[in-house]
Amino acid sequence: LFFSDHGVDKKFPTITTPVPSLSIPSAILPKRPSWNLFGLCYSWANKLHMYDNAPLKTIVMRSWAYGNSFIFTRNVPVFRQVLAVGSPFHKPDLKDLNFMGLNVVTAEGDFWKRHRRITAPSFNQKTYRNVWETTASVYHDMIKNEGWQSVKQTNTVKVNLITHKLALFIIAIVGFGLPMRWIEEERDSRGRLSLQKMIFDVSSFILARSRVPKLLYALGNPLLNRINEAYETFETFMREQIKVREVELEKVRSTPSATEDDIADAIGDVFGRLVSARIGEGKLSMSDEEIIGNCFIFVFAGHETTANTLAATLAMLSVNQDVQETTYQSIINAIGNREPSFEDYDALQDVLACFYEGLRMFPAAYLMTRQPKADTVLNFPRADDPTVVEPVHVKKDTVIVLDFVAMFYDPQEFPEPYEFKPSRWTRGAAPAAGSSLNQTQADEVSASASANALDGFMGFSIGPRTCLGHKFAKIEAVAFLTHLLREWRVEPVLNDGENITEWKARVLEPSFGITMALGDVPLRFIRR
Ligand code: HEM
Repeated sequence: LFFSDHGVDKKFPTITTPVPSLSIPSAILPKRPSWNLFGLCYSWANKLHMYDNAPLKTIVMRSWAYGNSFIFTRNVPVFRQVLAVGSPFHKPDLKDLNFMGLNVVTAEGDFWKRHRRITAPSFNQKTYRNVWETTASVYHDMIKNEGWQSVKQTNTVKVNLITHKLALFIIAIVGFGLPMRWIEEERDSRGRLSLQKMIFDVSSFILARSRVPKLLYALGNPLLNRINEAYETFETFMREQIKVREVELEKVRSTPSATEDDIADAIGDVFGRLVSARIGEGKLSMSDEEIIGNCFIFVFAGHETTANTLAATLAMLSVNQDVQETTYQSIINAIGNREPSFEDYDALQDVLACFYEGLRMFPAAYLMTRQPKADTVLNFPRADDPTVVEPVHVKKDTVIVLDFVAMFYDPQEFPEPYEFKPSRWTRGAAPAAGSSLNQTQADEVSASASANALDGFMGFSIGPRTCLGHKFAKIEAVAFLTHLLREWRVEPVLNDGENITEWKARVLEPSFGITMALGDVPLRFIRR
């Protein structure tokens, strides 16, 4: 049925699973390798051999129970065609992320253009400086509150908890100007939910909030009450803040002596810029719902992704002491012993390369789906000879899955894919023979191109729908890792009798939901 209905080319080998690999049953059923059930990310467990018999680095995944088939590909030139400007492929319906208001992640077509046009200017040089300075300040706050100021080495630290807190704080402070404190009571003296708790719960229960029918909230279930309280507090808070900001901004704008700088200062954060755009553009801009929808989506898009990548990077540095030492030396060479500053970002490309390599090995966005609006043709270079290109017809609405995990572990693109090698991303690194990542892309990693370049790196996607927060994430990561690594050496905390290989197998096994996530990553920090 699939082949007759969808006309997918028989050049692709087929893998059959009991239920569609991208489906709710697949997410909730226990993993059963003997039944070919591997959860939402089939590629993670099978990345070594999944594409072995796929001459076009592409396969069809079908289910024997029900549902449509998907085309899974790790073919880099195909990623480029699908994600290019003017491509006929569009995002599938992402209603699950729309419930707080339409936003730049879920919008399509003209709606997306309007959202991107209004939100993109929020990610500017002023914001990036703010990201750096806020990250530095949160780092110092963390050291103080975790009691690390005078210790030679820390106890076991679940580093994922720290990176989650950090990433959420940076979004909350830089995005919305919320005052966050490292340690804060869950409720204030009047019983109101703290900002920290509110924003943590909003970020943690996105799927539950979007899926659980409103009626069920009346049943008094403690977890649902908690989710409801967090979301209602968030929405009320945001609506109040829109009004407060509007009044503030109107006041500055109507002051005759106000300069552009005064207005920019009054705008302050990402949220202020959205409100300011509304004042400037009126109806052409966003409604309250859309401003809230976008703020919410920044929390979603920028929190788990950055936090997990930072945890993965630190985990990989801890088990690759030689790389950690080289990175430390490169920090000292770049800035000596002084406090790092935003101006140092360009000189810290080795630190950025560690973050890229962490993201390559543990891609937070582990796959992306796209569908063509009309029948189309994709050109697939062959794996054995990329100069030979095979055109394949793809019918309207066929789901194509851009398989980031398999692409990042493709030995043709990344030789020794299981090795943590940040040097792949540093200036002048030659691409592997037969790789589709050409020299220009490898060179683009150079820090001098860092302001807006994507460094030939696909973990933030490419093309017009490239991640809006990629530089936000990179600056946060470089600032945090630089502060941390120059003061501390990081090592894994092993169980009794455990070796590094066993630790990696135990700790670095991610779970897959909307993003790829690591569980507890036990590390120890030793003062340098
Ligand atoms: C390591 C961190 C991050 C990773 C790996 C990442 C990855 C991605 C990817 C792959 C996409 C494309 C999704 C698609 O088109 O289906 C995307 C889009 C997006 N990301 Fe990120 N992201 C990260 C951090 C951030 C941060 C910090 C923010 C905001 C503060 C952010 C905001 C966005 C937005 C708004 C979009 C939608 C852009 C559009 O469709 O026009 N991301 N991200």
